[in-house]
Amino acid sequence: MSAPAPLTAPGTPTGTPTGALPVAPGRRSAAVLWRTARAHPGELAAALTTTVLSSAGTVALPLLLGRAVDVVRAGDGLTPLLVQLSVVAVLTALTTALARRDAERLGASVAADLRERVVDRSLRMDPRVLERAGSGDVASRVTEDVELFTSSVQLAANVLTSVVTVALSAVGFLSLDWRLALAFCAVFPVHVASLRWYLPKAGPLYATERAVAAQRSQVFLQSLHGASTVHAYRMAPLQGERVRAASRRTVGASRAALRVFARFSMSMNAAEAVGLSALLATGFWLVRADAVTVGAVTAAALLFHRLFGPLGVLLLSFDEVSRAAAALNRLVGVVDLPEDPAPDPAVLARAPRSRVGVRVRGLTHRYSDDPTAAPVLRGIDLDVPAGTSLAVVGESGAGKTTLAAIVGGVFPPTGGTVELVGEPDGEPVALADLDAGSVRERVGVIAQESHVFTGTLRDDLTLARPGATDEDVHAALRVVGGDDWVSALPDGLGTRVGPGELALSPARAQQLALARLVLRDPPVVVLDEATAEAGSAGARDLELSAAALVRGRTALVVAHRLSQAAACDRIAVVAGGRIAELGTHAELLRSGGRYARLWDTWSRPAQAPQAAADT
Ligand SMILES: Nc1ncnc2c1ncn2[C@@H]1O[C@H](COP(=O)(O)OP(=O)(O)OP(=O)(O)O)[C@@H](O)[C@H]1O
Repeated sequence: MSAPAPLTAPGTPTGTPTGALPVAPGRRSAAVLWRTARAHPGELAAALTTTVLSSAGTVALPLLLGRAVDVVRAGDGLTPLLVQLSVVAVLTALTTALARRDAERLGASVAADLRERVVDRSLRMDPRVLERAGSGDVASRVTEDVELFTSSVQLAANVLTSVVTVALSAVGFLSLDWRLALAFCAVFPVHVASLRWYLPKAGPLYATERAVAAQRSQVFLQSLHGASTVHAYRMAPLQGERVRAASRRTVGASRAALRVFARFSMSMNAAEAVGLSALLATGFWLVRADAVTVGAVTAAALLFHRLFGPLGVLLLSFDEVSRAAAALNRLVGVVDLPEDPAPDPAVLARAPRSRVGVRVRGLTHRYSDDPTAAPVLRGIDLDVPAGTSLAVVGESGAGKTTLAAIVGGVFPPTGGTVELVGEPDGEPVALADLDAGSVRERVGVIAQESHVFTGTLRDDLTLARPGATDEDVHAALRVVGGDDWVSALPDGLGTRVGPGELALSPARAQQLALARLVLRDPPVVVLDEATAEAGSAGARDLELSAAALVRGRTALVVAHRLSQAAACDRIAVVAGGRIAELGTHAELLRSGGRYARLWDTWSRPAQAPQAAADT
């Protein structure tokens, strides 16, 4: 088998690909696990109590059997001992069943809590962190890692019982004879040696296994999302090879982990042979020296035998525990992502809610962390007074989408400020000083791709304003001209949409996005290419829908169709990351610059569609 390809750039920690989400250290994960368990005090107390009782029973039975041997050898009556044995056996069986149930119940609650926190934190993740990590990394944590951790609940129950049983067995050996206890301890050097060999290898191997699995998910997701591009450019063989290479790396990582585990399992048998031999030899010697009874040695041998199971569970489950720990570390890494600091209440109180203008000063942005890289935006200053609209036009790659995303508060710029200005005499408040929720209340954004969530049209639309009535929803749809086709559907707002349900054209999906913004009713809207997706027939309708949304609001509109730009109060032409021209449609035509040339090309009837695509 060929060695797995290296996963990381030189110098990056093992199993943490560059840009991947953080992985929490084991100690931090253990603390989070314990705190989560303590949040369920009733279940935690029940699991611990039944586990201790069942382990006590497991240890008591061999001790009673040993005593039975001595009673028989002495020729005394067995009846009281048999009664005791029966009672302990029944209670042990009962508490063992209860212990398993209680531990699983606690484990399920802990896993559910953790899953909710991971999903919640993932949904509130900074888009830049998500972009750097890749949606595959997030997806594999929220699905595979949560699954792996949840399926370890049964294992956790067994491990808990085994730990307590081993501890109580040590007490049992000591109650028989300290030398028998010492002989039993002969197993430990062998176990410790094999664990010291195994553990340092297992942790990184399983972390690597989880990380390559995440990379494989990433490649799969990219292939699925870009399926049409893959098809159009006949990239299927290349993409197929990428998927195969990712799968080969995953198989390689799993095999490496399995080989190490197989050698570790063999060492366990050796430890048991050593332990039992030491115990029996010591027992013979002690009986011959009249130091202990035959019954005591029998009890010790039975106790040791009963320990095979719990010790085996503990040692063999190091394998699964290592996997579950690797998954847990990745989950806690997501949970621990730093939260946005809460905004200053005084700033929040000042943030305007109506008649809001937008002021942009010295806006600079570069996508690369390298400060010497060329910026995409270079010192943009703009004012959009309350209730007016500004169209942004320019060639492809000029920086329009970047400007719109920053003004919409999707991500912060590397330099400069975007402020909301309450008119007529409110103080400006920077978007950077507000939390995401407060920004969204004031600034609504529509990006080029409008997502339709699985569910009914009603669910999809009321996401923007939970509690909105059907009448509110129909009214919002009427504003953007979408009520006719929705009302014509047999189930109206109850129609199910999304993958596998009623398929919506991109134009209709964008109309829904526009209606959602009408429902939310923010004073500022940023529309990035809201009409670009539709074909020329649908584009005109969407243009009208967008114009209806913009009316009365402060708007920044990235316009690919110049008719949409002409309908705005002012137009900014972006070129090379700067504002090249700014004015009304009439002013810019009169000045005969870039905009006038674009308009000239665009408005020639025969070339209109091509020109639209080129702006
Ligand atoms: N996430 C990103 N990471 C790195 N570079 C980016 C990213 N997004 C955009 N760019 C680059 O920034 C520049 C400006 O892109 P932007 O999308 O803002 O331009 P645009 O004017 O909206 O173009 P278009 O009309 O084609 O959408 C381009 O060179 C683009 O390649």
